[in-house]
Amino acid sequence: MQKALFISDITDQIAPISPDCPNAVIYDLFRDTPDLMVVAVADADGTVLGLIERHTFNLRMAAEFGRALFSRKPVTAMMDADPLRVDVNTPLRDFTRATLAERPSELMRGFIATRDGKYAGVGTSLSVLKAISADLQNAFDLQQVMTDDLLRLTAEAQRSQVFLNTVINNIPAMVLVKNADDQRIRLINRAGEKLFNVKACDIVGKTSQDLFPPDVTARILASDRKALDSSDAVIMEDETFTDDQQRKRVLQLKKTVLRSDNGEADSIITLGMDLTEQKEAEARIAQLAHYDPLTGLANRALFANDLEKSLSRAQRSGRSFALMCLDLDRFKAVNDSYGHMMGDQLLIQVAERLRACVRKGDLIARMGGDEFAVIQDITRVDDAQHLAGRIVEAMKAPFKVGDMRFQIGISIGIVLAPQDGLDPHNLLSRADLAMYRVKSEGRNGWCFFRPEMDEQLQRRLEMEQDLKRALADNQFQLYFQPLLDLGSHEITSFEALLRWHHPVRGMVSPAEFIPVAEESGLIGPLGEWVLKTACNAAANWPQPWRIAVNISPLQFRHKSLPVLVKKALKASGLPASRLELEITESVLLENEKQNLSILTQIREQGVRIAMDDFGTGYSSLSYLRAFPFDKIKIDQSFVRDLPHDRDALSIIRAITDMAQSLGVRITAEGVETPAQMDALKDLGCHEAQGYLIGRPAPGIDAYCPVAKTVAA
Ligand SMILES: Nc1nc2c(ncn2[C@@H]2O[C@@H]3COP(=O)(O)O[C@H]4[C@@H](O)[C@H](n5cnc6c(=O)[nH]c(N)nc65)O[C@@H]4COP(=O)(O)O[C@H]3[C@H]2O)c(=O)[nH]1
Repeated sequence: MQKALFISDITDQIAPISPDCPNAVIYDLFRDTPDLMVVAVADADGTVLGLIERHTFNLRMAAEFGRALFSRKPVTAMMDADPLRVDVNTPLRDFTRATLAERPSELMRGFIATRDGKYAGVGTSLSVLKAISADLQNAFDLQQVMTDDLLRLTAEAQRSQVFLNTVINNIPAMVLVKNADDQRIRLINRAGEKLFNVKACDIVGKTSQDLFPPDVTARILASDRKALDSSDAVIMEDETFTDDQQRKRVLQLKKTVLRSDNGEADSIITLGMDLTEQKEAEARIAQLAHYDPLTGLANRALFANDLEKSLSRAQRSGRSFALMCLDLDRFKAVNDSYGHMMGDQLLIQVAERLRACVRKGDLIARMGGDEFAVIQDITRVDDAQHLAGRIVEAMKAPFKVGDMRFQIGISIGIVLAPQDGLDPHNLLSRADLAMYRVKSEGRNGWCFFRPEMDEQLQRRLEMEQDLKRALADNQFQLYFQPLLDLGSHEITSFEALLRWHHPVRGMVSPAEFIPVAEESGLIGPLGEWVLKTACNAAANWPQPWRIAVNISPLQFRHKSLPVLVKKALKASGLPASRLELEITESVLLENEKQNLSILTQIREQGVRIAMDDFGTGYSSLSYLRAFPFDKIKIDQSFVRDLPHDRDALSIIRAITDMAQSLGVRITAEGVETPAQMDALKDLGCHEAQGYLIGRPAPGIDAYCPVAKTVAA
């Protein structure tokens, strides 16, 4: 700002001269001080008496006789006794204005400045003009500076505005500003335009009522009100807006009110983040965390969670629920033989059928592989029974995957809570126990958990421990059972049957301990021991009888079986042609390709391969075409009903007819009576094995006479 000028700013502080000072002195003073224009005359106390102006003084002194007349006279004779007086504190503007109005002629002359009526300096019109002109120049300069500043600030403001607009428009969130009073939209950025599929120019100046339906408007206004009533930002989620493709968007809105200094609301800024993709990703993560991606069923984690909830509900309300463990039968065979893609398709279809069986509110989970579980709310035990029955029934129809059709089954173990327990882990293992019971009893069915199953499990665990010691402690022994040729009535071979002399329990049946050995992995070393011992025994027999050794499907898991066979033959010196391996069809059910290759390698050594328990499986006949078996052993369950049962007769006849056409020898197991033996002979069986011919015994010597007797 320009500073205002006062008289004090333009006066010269020249000392006044006294009234009795002669004019000659003044003359000399003016001569020696060319810039001195005026000089005041004042008393010693500062009382102003008059003013001497250079111009007038010099004119008078220069006049004819002027110097002679005035030189010696005191200055009072030459002075202007009524000079213009002005207080030093008078603003210059007022002085000039007043002087111009009242005594314009004085302006061109000198004047005396006073302070409290006493002398304070002298001034001239020139000094006034100088000051005014300097003042004008200053004002002009100031105006120029201000104009420049203004231009600079305007440019800066414009740059800031452009920058701010760029920032606002590039914020990846919606920014919408509206007036606090009339709610009209003042600004919307590009993200907002995109979100609402509008153009800023079309909505600026409008209100929510102009743009949205009444229900949406009501919600917007309510949230605005909430923001206006709050001193903080208000955050909310909104799911009512849809984008240009009518897809629902989930928005997070943050409303902040801008207020003036006096606290009055000026505008409402709404910041909107589109959380749709984030929410979808969260939902996908939750889906992955809780659902099996292949079948869409609940996964193990969600199942565990649900089980906990069902248990606490059962505890609170006493309402029962059923927990079922489901395991597919023969799924592994499909997976191994036809690949995982086929297996996956099959699992998807199984899941669909399961879904169709349960009621709303029941939970089906895929626990992994081909294992599933169900949690079912029940009012009666029958409910669980019915559901299990429905599921078993639903799995019966063949599954069609591509051009293939698969027949599989399902085994279901059921526990009831809270009756069977309240510990989730315990309940699951009990349902598993019941499920294994179904498996062991021929699969494809359901079974409720019974407390004795726990005891059986306990016994099984104990047996596993005992088995581990048994091999090292030489508790195993091989028994041999003879096989008779029905044509020649000669003993042809012996089957090696494993016996376990348990130190406490006595003789334990292989039917009891072989499954335990299989489950615990002990079947590997045990089977190897059987193979070696059987070969060693047969190598020492007085006659070239063959020895038949049972091989568990589990022994096929290791590709080394052909090597073990070779080693056993080599170590014992038994010719390969005298060794026969008995396998069951489950060997070909699991990992068919690999197992067929193992069988082929063994057969190529000259070892004979027999299919045991023929007829008990599901697809025995098809396996006869898959591998050139040397022998088929008809399961004793068919022999038992001979000679009178028509079904047994026709089954055995069908087997022998087919075997004949394939050139395979047929052995019948479990022959106990002469009538059975005769019937088998008539049906075309080549060989017989059973108590009638000889019971399994620790050595062969004892059986030779028996065999001869029968033969005779
Ligand atoms: N009721 C009746 N039964 C008869 C008759 N003749 C023979 N048996 C019994 O029938 C079973 C025949 O053996 P398997 O079917 O291979 O069935 C065998 C076989 O699957 C398995 N096993 C036995 N030893 C071994 C072995 O060393 N390794 C493997 N992996 N399994 C074995 O244990 C099963 C049972 O063996 P065992 O208890 O010795 O039972 C033997 C035998 O004692 C008869 O006339 N009437």
